[in-house]
Amino acid sequence: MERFDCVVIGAGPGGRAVAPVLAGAGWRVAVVEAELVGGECPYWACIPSKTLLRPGDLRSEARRAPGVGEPSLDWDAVRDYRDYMVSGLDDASKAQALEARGVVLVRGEARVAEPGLVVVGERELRCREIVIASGSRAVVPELHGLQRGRVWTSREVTTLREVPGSAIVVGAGPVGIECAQYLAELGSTVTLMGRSPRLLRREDPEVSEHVFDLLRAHGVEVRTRAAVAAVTHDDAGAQVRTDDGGLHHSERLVVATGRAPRVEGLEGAGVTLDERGAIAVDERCRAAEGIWAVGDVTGVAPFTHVASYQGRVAVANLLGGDARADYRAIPRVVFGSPEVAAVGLTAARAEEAGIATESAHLPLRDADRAEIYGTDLAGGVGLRVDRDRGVVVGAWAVGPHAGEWIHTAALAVKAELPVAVLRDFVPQFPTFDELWSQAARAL
Ligand SMILES: Cc1cc2nc3c(=O)[nH]c(=O)nc-3n(C[C@H](O)[C@H](O)[C@H](O)COP(=O)(O)OP(=O)(O)OC[C@H]3O[C@@H](n4cnc5c(N)ncnc54)[C@H](O)[C@@H]3O)c2cc1C
Ligand SMILES: NC(=O)c1ccc[n+]([C@@H]2O[C@H](COP(=O)([O-])OP(=O)(O)OC[C@H]3O[C@@H](n4cnc5c(N)ncnc54)[C@H](O)[C@@H]3O)[C@@H](O)[C@H]2O)c1
Repeated sequence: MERFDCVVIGAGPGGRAVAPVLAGAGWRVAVVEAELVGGECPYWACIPSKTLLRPGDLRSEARRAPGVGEPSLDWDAVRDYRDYMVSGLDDASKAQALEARGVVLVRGEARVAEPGLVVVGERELRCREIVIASGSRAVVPELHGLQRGRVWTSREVTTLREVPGSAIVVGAGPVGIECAQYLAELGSTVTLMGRSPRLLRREDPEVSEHVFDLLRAHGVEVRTRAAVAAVTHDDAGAQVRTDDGGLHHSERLVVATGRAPRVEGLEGAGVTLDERGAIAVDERCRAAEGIWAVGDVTGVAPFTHVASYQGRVAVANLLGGDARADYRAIPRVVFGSPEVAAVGLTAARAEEAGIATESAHLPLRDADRAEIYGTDLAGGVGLRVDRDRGVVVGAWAVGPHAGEWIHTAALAVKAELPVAVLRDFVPQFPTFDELWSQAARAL
């Protein structure tokens, strides 16, 4: 029996935001990791996908810039750089960094036997507090004929060794959209299928339209309202039948139909699971007496920045503070080319919450910066204001580096900035950020 003040389950972005800080505060801390220290993000998610998107992004910018032309693309070099960025799927340096900060790393699958007791193989770890940061995994739908081993999920499509000649991507969320774009830019013939009437269905409809256009501009064939009914595998690839009777064939089938929290073996913690199987937490990230949960496993918002934030909130509370998570201004970026970013309330969310809002929408070309990038730059912004309080409550932006300049709007949402302040704000000319004050004036 080994004794700790805290055992953290999972060494992804959530667990890594907790364990070293508690150890630094003098706690005896263990982290249990079943796979790689670092979790999903550095090896099979954020980092490889953004690295694989970068060449296509550059190429489309170059194509548009007058006088520049089409750069070549060398897949072997792109792949080598991706391999470098994912550290060759080797977690030695991240493991060392954890241990150097005083954390005991336990390799293996953790099981919570009861609150205060975590079991890993033969080892029993007794502790006062448990932090569950076990993340999520890709969901593969049970479709007639679909064989799990023969389809790609986000793990295979981010670690691909060769670019398939053709690919069908099922699922029109962030994972499907990002990989459809980079596969197409790397030379694959790509069809993206989503069962909803629009792409990125949780965002405002204007955002979905921009995403549709951007994917088409990258040569992706987009099919909405296309629910996959059955799949057949053969030597040449996969044949997909949609419920409208359509038949589609491709060398690779990529499944990007969402993620499920990883909660197997954690039943002994006595936590409550919500309707999606995620661990229910309060605003302090507490799940039950002596049990905390952070990151994707909470189902709040599956992003690395949210996992780290919840980790910081949990740590502050574990160390005797009273921190409460505020999710109103979490940026949501899809790293297409151009980038698609949003924050705060959409029209639908505002209506659900009973908040009367009004919004202004501007095309990107209203910023002089846009024309410098080329005459046909697609994109735009939307700014949403609470009509009664006159403060900014939501925004979206589609354009080059929108994932950077969305933060102006995100800060406005976080600070409940009066729209009058944004109207009077003077941004640098010529920048995309000018669009926010223009939108405020349009309101
Ligand atoms: C393709 C893709 C691209 C993405 N891109 C972005 C992006 O650009 N930006 C962004 O913010 N987010 C992105 N995300 C989401 C991001 O990867 C996750 O939100 C983030 O990794 C969640 O961190 P986490 O610590 O909660 O979980 P994870 O990263 O999943 O880590 C959990 C860890 O816990 C371990 N574990 C689970 N169960 C046990 C157990 N019983 N015992 C021991 N160990 C266990 C796992 O092995 C894993 O290492 C992307 C996701 C995908 C799939
Ligand atoms: N840039 C980023 O920050 C980034 C990138 C990738 C992923 N992520 C995170 O990971 C999470 C998961 O992303 P995701 O794209 O896997 O999931 P998602 O839940 O966002 O989207 C899945 C899509 O698949 C569709 N779908 C589900 N079952 C289907 C079926 N049988 N046939 C056809 N379509 C089907 C859904 O309607 C939905 O549109 C995201 O919510 C996001 O927070 C973030």
